[in-house]
Amino acid sequence: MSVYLHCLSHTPLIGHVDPAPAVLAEVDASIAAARERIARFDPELVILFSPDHYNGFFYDIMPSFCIGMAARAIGDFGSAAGELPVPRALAEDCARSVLAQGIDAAVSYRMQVDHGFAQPLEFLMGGIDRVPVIPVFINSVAVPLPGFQRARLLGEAIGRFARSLDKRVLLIGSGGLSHQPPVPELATANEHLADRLKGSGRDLPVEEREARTQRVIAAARAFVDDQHSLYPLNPDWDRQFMATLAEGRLAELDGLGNEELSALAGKSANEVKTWVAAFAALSAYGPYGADHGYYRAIPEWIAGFGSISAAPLR
Ligand SMILES: O=C(O)CCC(=O)/C=C/C=C(\O)C(=O)O
Ligand SMILES: [Fe+2]
Repeated sequence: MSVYLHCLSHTPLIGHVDPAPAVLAEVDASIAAARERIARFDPELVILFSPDHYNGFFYDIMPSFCIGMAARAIGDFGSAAGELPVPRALAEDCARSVLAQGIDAAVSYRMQVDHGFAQPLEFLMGGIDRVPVIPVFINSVAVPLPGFQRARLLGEAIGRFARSLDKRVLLIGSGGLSHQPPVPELATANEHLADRLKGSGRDLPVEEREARTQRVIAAARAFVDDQHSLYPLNPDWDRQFMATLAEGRLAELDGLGNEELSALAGKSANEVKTWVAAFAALSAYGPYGADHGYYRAIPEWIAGFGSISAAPLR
């Protein structure tokens, strides 16, 4: 039984709108070092917490949490496409265990996932198909959202399940930190978009997919020129949040409401629930120490971009 954790921001803009070469080199070095540490750990199972951005989960039925029994990545923004190697029997055991522990996660036998799931697998593992992975969706975009406390309890339940396995488990949290890219919202959507958000967006026509991609790229370019064109990044909050997790003070976030978080750090900062769930899962193994923290605000990616590893204290 052993466990390792890595949490990493994601961005669909990598390769589309990039920061200066020196910044890119810094991020690349941090990710390469994390990949090496993970390779040394040699995980037998990945449990990956990620949000979705109206590519696999829609308002026809929007769960707060969903555990995948099988999953396929769509390859948006040039991210990897294809089946994820989900170990079905183990994923079923995980879902049974989580429900028995009082957390009502949904299950999907045909989960569709986007760059939120694919990117960390590509960056940290070298591909989406390298190691068996149980994908765990946390709704971080489509209001109403689950809060910090529920994300923590979900993570703890999954951690207790993981600890019961005789396996080297890698926990990954994908997303965050402060940011608010132009993700559509039902409250302000016109009829066509509302229909997409309610489920017809599951298989977008190619030209609509391309228009969506270009809209995000244009927003990033505008944000580089004028950092008030979108909700501002909040490096102070991001650093404070990373310290809270690193110091094992997860429950302190329970009292932070979703709208309060959005006001502090932008609506998509709610993606940090994936980090909380991953750290909570790690905490089920006992006290931990965090290391190799990296942070930089990167307007080109509309992201407070962070990366951190953690492992149990010996
Ligand atoms: O419908 C759209 O245009 C969705 C845009 C989108 O997918 C943006 C995603 C951004 C992130 O994943 C992020 O910055 O975390
Ligand atoms: Fe995201």
